[in-house]
Amino acid sequence: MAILLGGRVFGLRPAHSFQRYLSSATVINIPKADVYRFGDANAASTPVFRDLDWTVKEGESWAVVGFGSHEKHDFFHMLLGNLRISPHPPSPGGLFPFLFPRDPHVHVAVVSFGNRRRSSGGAFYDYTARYGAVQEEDRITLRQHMFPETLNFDVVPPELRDAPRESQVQVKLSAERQQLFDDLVERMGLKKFLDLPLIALSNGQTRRARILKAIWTQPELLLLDEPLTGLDVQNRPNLLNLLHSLHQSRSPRVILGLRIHDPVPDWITHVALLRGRKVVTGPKHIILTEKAYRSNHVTATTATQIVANETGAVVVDLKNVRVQYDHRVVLRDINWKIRQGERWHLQGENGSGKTTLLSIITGDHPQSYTQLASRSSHLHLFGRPRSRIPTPHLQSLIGVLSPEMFDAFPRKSRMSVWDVVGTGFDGTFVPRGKHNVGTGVMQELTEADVKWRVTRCEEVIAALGPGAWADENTGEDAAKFNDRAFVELSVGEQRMVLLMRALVGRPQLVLLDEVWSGMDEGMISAAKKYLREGGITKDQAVVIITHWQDEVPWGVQDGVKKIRLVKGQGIIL
Ligand SMILES: Nc1ncnc2c1ncn2[C@@H]1O[C@H](COP(=O)(O)OP(=O)(O)OP(=O)(O)O)[C@@H](O)[C@H]1O
Repeated sequence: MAILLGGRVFGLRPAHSFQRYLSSATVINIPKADVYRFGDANAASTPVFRDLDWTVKEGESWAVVGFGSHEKHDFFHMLLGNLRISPHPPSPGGLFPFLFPRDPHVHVAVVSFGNRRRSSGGAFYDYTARYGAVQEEDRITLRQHMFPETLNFDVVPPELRDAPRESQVQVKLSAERQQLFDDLVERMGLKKFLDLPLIALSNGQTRRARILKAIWTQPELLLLDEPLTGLDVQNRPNLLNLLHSLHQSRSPRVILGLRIHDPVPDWITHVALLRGRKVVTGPKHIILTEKAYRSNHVTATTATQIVANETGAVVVDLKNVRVQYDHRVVLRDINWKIRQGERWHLQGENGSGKTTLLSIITGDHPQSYTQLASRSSHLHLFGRPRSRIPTPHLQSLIGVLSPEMFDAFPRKSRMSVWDVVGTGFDGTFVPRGKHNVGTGVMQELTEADVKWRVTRCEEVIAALGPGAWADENTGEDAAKFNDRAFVELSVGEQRMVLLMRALVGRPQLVLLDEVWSGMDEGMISAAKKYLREGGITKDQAVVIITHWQDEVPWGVQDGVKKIRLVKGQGIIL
């Protein structure tokens, strides 16, 4: 079927005589095989996937649904040729018969959001840079960075004109490619961000841009792992519709990676369900009735704690808070009080200003410091004007886990899990003090303080460590986990450790932004349980940022409050 995208026929339309061949053609072919990591001897080692038997026919629409992100990650890496399939799918054609004799390395692309391992190396990098005035070196725009070929040579900006000739973009796009680009940009809702500095883009905007980039390179097969992660409710159907139409026109074919609790789009016809080493494949209506799927798809919402507390002390008090960059107003007149014991769900479309608002509260945003204290507006944190609280003190009062924090946290080779968790007491990024549990920010620690901190570290690691989520075979005790090198953990494990870091000091305020992405189902349910059952006390306040209602550990019955950012304003729901 041909799909009209922005008035143009998009994709290949097989000729009638060719149709029957294509409809029976095979996209992926793995007849009964075990999958190993390279270097592992077949007989002696445990396979990553056992007895995998999977065929994808042209015209079918597949989702790969994983209980854990690492299984999906391995599965997609197997398709990229990074794991050994034994026996290897038969020649000619091999793993991707439809591509034969073309090179899969050129024609199969993957974009993964569930498992991004963006290591920042040993040093901490300043993720707050984007909140300030954009520096000269950060001025590079989304278009210049990702789509330089769409810069018409006649209008190359002055700063690029002095670049060496060979690095200048001289190719003029064909009218057809230009039209395709414009259509895709429009449908991905990225038009107004193309010429903004890359650094100014929100998480959701950047993720959409990465998907656009992958489609734009015109692979034959696109593996998209967790494309809905971090996307707001409005953008999800748009993206899914676009992917559906691209898939139908085979430009490119799309295989979606989903988490177990993600809704499976209507147009998906087949599912590969990954659980540990086992992969069950088949038509959606059969696989989704599998007991293993059903039992994990339902999330428990029984009330465990009444948290509404109208009389608690006010921890955060924003009155007519405003943030703008030149003429671009991101937040206007935000009025929001957060009290002790409250649980808030902060919502808003991609780019509505949620991360910006949090950075005002954490003091990372320079405009946090300059909010005027007047009768009509102020920013009070923990009962004092923000400008009167030294930033290091503020950071010790707030526990934070966010995508920015995850990306920026230093991956020093010698930092153990214990060291990372211990930095949470003082809100620092390097281990300090006796037993690596910090030195205290405003006053020196007593022996009793140090003892409490050591006990808290042990408690949190025991409650949120592998004993709580790993299966019996791979689980390890807390003592061993303490000593593991942070940098060598999986993405999900690193996130779990950074969650421990955010909670360890029992800070008065906990800010959790997209905390579950990259975590396995077991980790998510262990962490939610811990948060609901004592991990957070009545004296602490929590703000959760997520686009998914079921990612909030507390329900309405627990007294969760909601605030939504719309057009720069905070609407309390
Ligand atoms: N330095 C800057 N200059 C101009 N605009 C900026 C700058 N930094 C951020 N913005 C804009 O501020 C808006 C809010 O960004 P923010 O990251 O707070 O959104 P968000 O609600 O957290 O989005 P998401 O759900 O995608 O994470 C975005 O539209 C972004 O383009």
